[in-house]
Amino acid sequence: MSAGLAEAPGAALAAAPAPYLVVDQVSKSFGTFRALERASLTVGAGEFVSFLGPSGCGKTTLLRAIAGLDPATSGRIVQDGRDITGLPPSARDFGIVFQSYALFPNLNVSENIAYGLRGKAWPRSRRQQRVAELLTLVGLADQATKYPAQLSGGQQQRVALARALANEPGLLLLDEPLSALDAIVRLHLRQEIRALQRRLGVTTVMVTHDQEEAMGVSDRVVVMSRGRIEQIGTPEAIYRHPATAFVAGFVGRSSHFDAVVDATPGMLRAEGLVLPCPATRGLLFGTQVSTYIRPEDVRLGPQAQALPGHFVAQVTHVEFLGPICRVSLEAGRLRLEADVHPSLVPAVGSDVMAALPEDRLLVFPQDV
Ligand SMILES: Nc1ncnc2c1ncn2[C@@H]1O[C@H](COP(=O)(O)OP(=O)(O)OP(=O)(O)O)[C@@H](O)[C@H]1O
Repeated sequence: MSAGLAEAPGAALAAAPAPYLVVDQVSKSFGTFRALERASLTVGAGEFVSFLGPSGCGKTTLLRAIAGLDPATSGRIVQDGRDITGLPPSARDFGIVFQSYALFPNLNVSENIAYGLRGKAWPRSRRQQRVAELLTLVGLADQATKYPAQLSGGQQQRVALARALANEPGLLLLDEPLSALDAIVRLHLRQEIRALQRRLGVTTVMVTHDQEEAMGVSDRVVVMSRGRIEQIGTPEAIYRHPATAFVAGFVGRSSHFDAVVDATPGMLRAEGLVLPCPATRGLLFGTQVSTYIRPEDVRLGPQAQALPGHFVAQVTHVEFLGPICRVSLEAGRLRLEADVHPSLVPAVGSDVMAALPEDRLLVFPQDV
């Protein structure tokens, strides 16, 4: 699917940055296995884009094709107007950070960062100055003479980041840079990386399987599944207007049920219920659809009663999640989750009125 086709409504940026990286119909095979199928996308200058998807969907393969570490089998990659498809990594203009820090254990922090300046015929004083700048940039000015084993995981990853940025690359590639870190360090460092990226204006591509991470820091997210790009869009567009059933189910929390387009236009039939759903207009009567609804969109109690198509559901379980409670419901064979304020939680076992607001139902015709 091309980037253009995959772009959700409302995803276009008001002032889209000039294209810096163009990935055009890139495929990658390992033997007979197709790891990447005609992936196309454009990353704007200074943009932060994340590749998000389940394990094995091809995120790292695409990142490595961009770096030239695992060259594409077919397709074209253009960076800053230069066709880099056939170039070895050393002739490309990127810095990369891996999940596993990949620091030299026998070099101290300064020496590890200075390694990123290899190939530059700089006098010693200029090199030292640049290393000092980079140390300050990543907040490690006071750790310069320590060795990797004497640093925390978060600090090691900052060293790796400084090393990747040493040569002022046009493109920063981040391959699961935070996944080896514990939750608090991860959150902190992701915000730091984003702030640093904004300050430097460096075009950045990050691979992650953590959707909160992708949604939290990215200008746009590329959702992938089984070697294909499913959707490219802003975090909000991906969440609110998923282009495919896969994206609706993978990104964010949702309840899913199968339904059929009713004979009455704009209505949906599911598990004995008839639900208003304008999104089905234009679909043939009898079309099988996969339907998704977010827990924060499900209405309960008086709010539900005010909506057309409300129905009775039984509360089967309640989970306390701090600011909200997640209520599990059953209406016949229909299973739903609804987020409610903790002060409004119905009792487990009780019957409540429920409704699915018609403009919040996400419907996707099923393949026949
Ligand atoms: N060198 C290789 N040889 C054979 N198969 C490979 C090779 N590298 C990756 N693959 C396969 O290609 C598919 C995509 O792998 P890739 O590492 O890109 O996935 P991913 O989305 O990054 O997953 P993860 O989040 O688990 O790292 C997987 O099925 C993987 O087994």
